[in-house]
Amino acid sequence: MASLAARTSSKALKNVSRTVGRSTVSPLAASRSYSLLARSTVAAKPKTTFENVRGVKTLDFAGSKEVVYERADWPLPKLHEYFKNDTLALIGYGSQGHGQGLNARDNGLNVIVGVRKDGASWKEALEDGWVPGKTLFPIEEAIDRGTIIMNLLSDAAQSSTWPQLAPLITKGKTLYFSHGFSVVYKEDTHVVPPTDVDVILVAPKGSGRTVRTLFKEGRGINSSIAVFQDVTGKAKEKAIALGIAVGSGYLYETTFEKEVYSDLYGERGVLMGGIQGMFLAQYKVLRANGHSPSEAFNETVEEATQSLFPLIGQHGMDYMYAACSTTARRGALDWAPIFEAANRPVFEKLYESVKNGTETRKSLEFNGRSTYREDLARELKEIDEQEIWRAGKTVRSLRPDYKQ
Ligand SMILES: NC(=O)C1=CN([C@@H]2O[C@H](COP(=O)(O)OP(=O)(O)OC[C@H]3O[C@@H](n4cnc5c(N)ncnc54)[C@H](OP(=O)(O)O)[C@@H]3O)[C@@H](O)[C@H]2O)C=CC1
Ligand SMILES: CC(=O)[C@](C)(O)C(=O)O
Ligand SMILES: [Mg+2]
Ligand SMILES: [Mg+2]
Repeated sequence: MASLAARTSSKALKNVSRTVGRSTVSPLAASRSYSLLARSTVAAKPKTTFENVRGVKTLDFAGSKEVVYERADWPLPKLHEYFKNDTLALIGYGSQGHGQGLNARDNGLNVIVGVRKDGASWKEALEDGWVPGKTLFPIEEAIDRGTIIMNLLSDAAQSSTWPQLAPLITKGKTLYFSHGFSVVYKEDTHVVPPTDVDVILVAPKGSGRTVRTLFKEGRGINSSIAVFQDVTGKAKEKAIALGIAVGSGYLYETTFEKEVYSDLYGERGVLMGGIQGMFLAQYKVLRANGHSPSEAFNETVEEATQSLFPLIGQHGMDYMYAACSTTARRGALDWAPIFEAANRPVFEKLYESVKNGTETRKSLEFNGRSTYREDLARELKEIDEQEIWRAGKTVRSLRPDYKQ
């Protein structure tokens, strides 16, 4: 942001102060609009403007107005006051339990962890400084002690443990999820929350590992929030406060259904399944045409992750294009619609498979097996052993800053 700001023309600066001056926005939001507007003079982007609607921040996302909530709205003293009578009971200590739990603990909230005694998660929780009998308990005891029950078991375990856990979620407690999965696909999961508790969702849009690392860097992952059931009239406010408490950057509103549809779709698509398929297809064609593994890997993965994709993340797709040669730009402009057309039917099929519950049932069946950890590990090992990723290890080891 600083370097962009430094490049800002005085015309852009005038625009910024005018736009920001129209509404009261946090310094963080202001600096964000500042960088966007700075760019707009270069790329003729639509302006991002901020408005306050009854104290709520509404932003223009490419022509659609959406309400957002930011960390700046919840300074730590306000968060402490809000949760002064609460115990956040994190049930499950996988990737999200780790990230959300440690962030909420660092934010000074009263957090306890509940996991199976002496399982893999129990050991991880011990390593992260949770203390048996004080902040680390078997699942049932943690639910008993908690006021906000954060169900971060695996989606399959949320379903299989529900008959035992449901009676413990008594009136006055709040039930929290990080996925719409269990509640939305209730025909398959059989998770039907008691009718006398608030049921809310905070879904970080990224790995629990980065929920933690971004927070430690003073940054934050974006999360969605939703309310499934509001018995106190405070459910939404609680979801917002919890979203900030677990380390989010900004929060956007969704529903349980929209969250789970988009999440299952995204991870099977571009975020994970799609990118592995695309990388592999490109790599294999290069290899079939006599290119070395080093060349095929560099031209497919290394250049993407180390050079071009971070530019998309920092400043958008047009910026990445503009940072490449005119030769590359011409060809990429021509081929993008061809890839879009080829991929669109696959994405349509994927969305349908998510919506009709096929993906959910597969996941429940597979991850509900007692051997789920070994079974997944075996398939991940098959990926690790693909030539592309073996070549990648050597390429990474040659980075000047490589550390083992
Ligand atoms: N991973 C991520 O980054 C994201 C996850 N989410 C959502 O957050 C929730 C948690 O996901 P994630 O953190 O990945 O966790 P995992 O899916 O990796 O689940 C791990 C936890 O589930 C426990 N568990 C598994 N089976 C059982 C069982 N039969 N009985 C009791 N405990 C069991 C494990 O305990 P043990 O070690 O004892 O087996 C462990 O604590 C899910 O709803 C997920 O969809 C949302 C956004 C991103
Ligand atoms: C990290 C995340 O948001 C995912 C990919 O949806 C998940 O781990 O379920
Ligand atoms: Mg996700
Ligand atoms: Mg997911």
